[in-house]
Amino acid sequence: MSEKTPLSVVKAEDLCLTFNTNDGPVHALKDVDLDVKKGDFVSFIGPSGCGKTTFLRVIADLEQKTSGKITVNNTTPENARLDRAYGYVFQSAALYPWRTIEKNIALPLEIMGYTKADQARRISHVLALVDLAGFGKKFPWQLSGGMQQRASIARALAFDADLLLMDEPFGALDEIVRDHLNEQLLKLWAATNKTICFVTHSIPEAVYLSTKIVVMSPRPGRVTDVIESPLPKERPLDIRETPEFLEIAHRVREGLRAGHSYE
Ligand SMILES: Nc1ncnc2c1ncn2[C@@H]1O[C@H](COP(=O)(O)OP(=O)(O)OP(=O)(O)O)[C@@H](O)[C@H]1O
Repeated sequence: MSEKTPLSVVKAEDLCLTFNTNDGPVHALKDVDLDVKKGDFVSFIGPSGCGKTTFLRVIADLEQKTSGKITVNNTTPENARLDRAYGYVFQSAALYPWRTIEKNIALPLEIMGYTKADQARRISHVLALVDLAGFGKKFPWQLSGGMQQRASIARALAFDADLLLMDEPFGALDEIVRDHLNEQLLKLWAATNKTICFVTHSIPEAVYLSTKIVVMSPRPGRVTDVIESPLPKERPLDIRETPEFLEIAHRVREGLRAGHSYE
C-alpha cells in the first residue's frame, strides 16, 4: 500500500443483518459496502428504520452481522471492542446524575484501570477539548443540554480511541445550540484527527460536518448513495449558503426522496 493511501478504519463488504422477529424477518442491513478511511468524518443519513443505528452497533460489536464482512481497525469488531478502539456518544448524554462531570468522565477510565493521576490528566485534557474547562466539579443537572452533550463527548474521548461513533448526538438540541456544537465538533475533529461515524436526520448537519455522506434507505436497510464532499476542511458556518454546499445538499435530498416510501 502506498504511504498516501489512508488506512481503512471500518470496512464493510456485502454486510447483511436480519433480525428475526415474531412478525417475520427484518432486513436491517442489506449488502452494505462501505470503506471508512482514517480521518474521515462520515455521516449516515436516512429515514427512520434504514439501519443507521444498527450499522453503528455492528461496528461497536453490540449487534452481530448475519452475513458478509466487517472489519474495524483491520480486525473483527469483537477484537476492536476489546482493544477499546472506539468511543460511543448517544443521543441523550446518558450522564450519571449523582456523579460530577469529572466523575462521569472518570468512570470508563476507572474501569480500565488508569491511575488516579492519569485519570486527572486525561479529564482536564478532554474537558478543555470540548470547552468545558472549569466545569468538572458540576453535576450534570447544573449544565445546559448542549454542555451535557459536550461532557458525554469528553467521556468518549477520554481513553484516546481513534474512532468516535456518534448516534444523533445533537438531535434533541435546538438549532442555535446545534450549530455551535457542529462548529466545535469540526474543530475538535481537526485538532485530534479522529475518524468519526455520525448518525443524523439533518441534511445541513450531514453536509456541514462530513467528508463523506452515506445516504440510506429502509426495507431493506441499504446504502443508496455515498457522496464524497468537495468542501474544504476549514468550514465557517456560512459555507452553508455557498452553491457548492447547496449542490451537495440537493444531491442528498434527491437520494432521500428516491428511497422514501411516504407510507
Ligand atoms: N433488536 C432488534 N430487534 C428487531 N428489530 C430491530 C432491532 N433493532 C432494530 N430493529 C429494526 O431494524 C431496522 C433498522 O433499525 P435502526 O434502529 O438501525 O434504524 P435507524 O435508521 O437508526 O432508525 P432511527 O432513525 O429511527 O433511529 C428497523 O426496522 C428496526 O425496527
